[in-house]
Amino acid sequence: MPKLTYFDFPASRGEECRLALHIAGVAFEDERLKGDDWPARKEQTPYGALPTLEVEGRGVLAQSNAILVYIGREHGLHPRDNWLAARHEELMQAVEELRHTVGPVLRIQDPAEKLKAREELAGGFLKRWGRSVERRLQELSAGPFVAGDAIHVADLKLYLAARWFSSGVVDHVPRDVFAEFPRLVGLEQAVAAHPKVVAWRNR
Ligand SMILES: N[C@@H](CCC(=O)N[C@@H](CS)C(=O)NCC(=O)O)C(=O)O
Repeated sequence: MPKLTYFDFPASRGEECRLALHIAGVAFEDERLKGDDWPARKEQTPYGALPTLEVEGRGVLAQSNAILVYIGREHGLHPRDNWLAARHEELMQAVEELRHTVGPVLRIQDPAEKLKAREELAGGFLKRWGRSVERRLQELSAGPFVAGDAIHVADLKLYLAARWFSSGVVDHVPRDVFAEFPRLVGLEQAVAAHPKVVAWRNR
């Protein structure tokens, strides 16, 4: 049985991989590390970070996008056509850029600096990011998913990115920061309503 190792967060890079395995119908060991366990395990991972996916007889795979593409290719959740696959991977990489930009802003502690940085993030980077993703989604299909009617691993990554803000956990960034981007909003809603995603949430 494959083993997906991540922290016990209900979001982000590990959650999208767990969701992909669940949607694919793969029975997997869902290893969730506690903060205290991490320092000892960190050096054993390929890049000192999680998630990792251990596959019997193959080894350990790191990097969330590589894990998602592998699961997607194995289980029909990633396009077979090389061009379309690359277009999906482009969107997945855009989510990684978003995470790398937002992460440092969320770590700012000083209240005044934090407020300023988050307001700038909401009005600047996030609007540009949303506009770009919206345009690329419109080019690819009429929705609701990236590829139209069928869910793919890229959808899971975009869903968690949009949900990061719409869930309200990032204060000083409006929950509706992406409201002007109907394809992105529609994608988030469609993934949230997907029966297997609902089942995963309610498990
Ligand atoms: N590029 C990597 C980034 C992995 C990453 O930064 N993971 C974070 C959790 S989301 C982590 O392991 N943080 C703990 C640490 O760096 O010590 C990926 O996409 O998987």
